[in-house]
Amino acid sequence: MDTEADLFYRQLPKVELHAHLNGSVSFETMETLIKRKPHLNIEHSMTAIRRGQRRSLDECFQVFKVIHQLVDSEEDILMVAKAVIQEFAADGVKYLELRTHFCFLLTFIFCKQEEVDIDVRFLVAVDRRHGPVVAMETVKLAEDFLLSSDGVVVGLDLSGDPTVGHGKDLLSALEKSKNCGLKLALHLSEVPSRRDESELLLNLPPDRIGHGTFLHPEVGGSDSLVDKVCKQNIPIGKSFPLYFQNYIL
Ligand SMILES: CC(C)=CCNc1ncnc2c1ncn2[C@@H]1O[C@H](COP(=O)(O)O)[C@@H](O)[C@H]1O
Repeated sequence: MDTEADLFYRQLPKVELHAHLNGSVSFETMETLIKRKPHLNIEHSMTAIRRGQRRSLDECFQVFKVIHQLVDSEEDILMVAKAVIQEFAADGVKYLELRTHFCFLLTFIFCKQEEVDIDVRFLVAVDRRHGPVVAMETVKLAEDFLLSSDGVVVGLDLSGDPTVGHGKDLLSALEKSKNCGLKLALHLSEVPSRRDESELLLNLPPDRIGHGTFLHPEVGGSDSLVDKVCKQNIPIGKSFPLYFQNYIL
């Protein structure tokens, strides 16, 4: 049963600036997807991290792999996109930025949500695991979308397993993206061993940081990283509240 506080917070108009499409699939939508593909033998527990449950980073990315198996056709993608948008709208979100990998995106641009009261924009996601060539191709496509989507595509997201590859190999793609006017939202410092990579990425600089969990020297980052974030006033999405109180989105 919803409490009065639940209702109040639901009705409060909100903006959501850090949602990955396939990271926002609800239990109900997942159930439909699982039923559609019984041959995959996927159970709910393989597609979600319950509140309070602890999982390693690796296990989290395994979950995304399972979700990608369930969402692999145009029909699935459309169904998921519509459901996610409607659920955010029902939760009182008035402005939503959804990130997703390029192959998923084409369809969305044409699926305007006329019946719901929400303004939806997209960030085209570069998955680190696919390397520099795919990153550059993705940026070129994102640039086309930026020019042709009438403001629906607003930026580029760098995400994926933070232990895979090195940001230095993606720098030219990210620089190109910035130069053509796409806003840059970069996942960085999600693991402690990425100090030099974070230095490079912060020099771009990004318009937003995803997580930035290990930027601070107390958790393996450095003063120089913290300085770069603060001096360049870069907002951080879902980070360590203790260190970056004024920068969290
Ligand atoms: C739970 C967890 C480890 C959290 C957050 N940190 C993340 N860091 C980097 N990439 C991410 C994160 N969460 C989601 N993603 C990316 O978003 C994708 C899912 O959305 P989509 O398939 O692009 O539509 C995942 O495959 C992954 O590449």
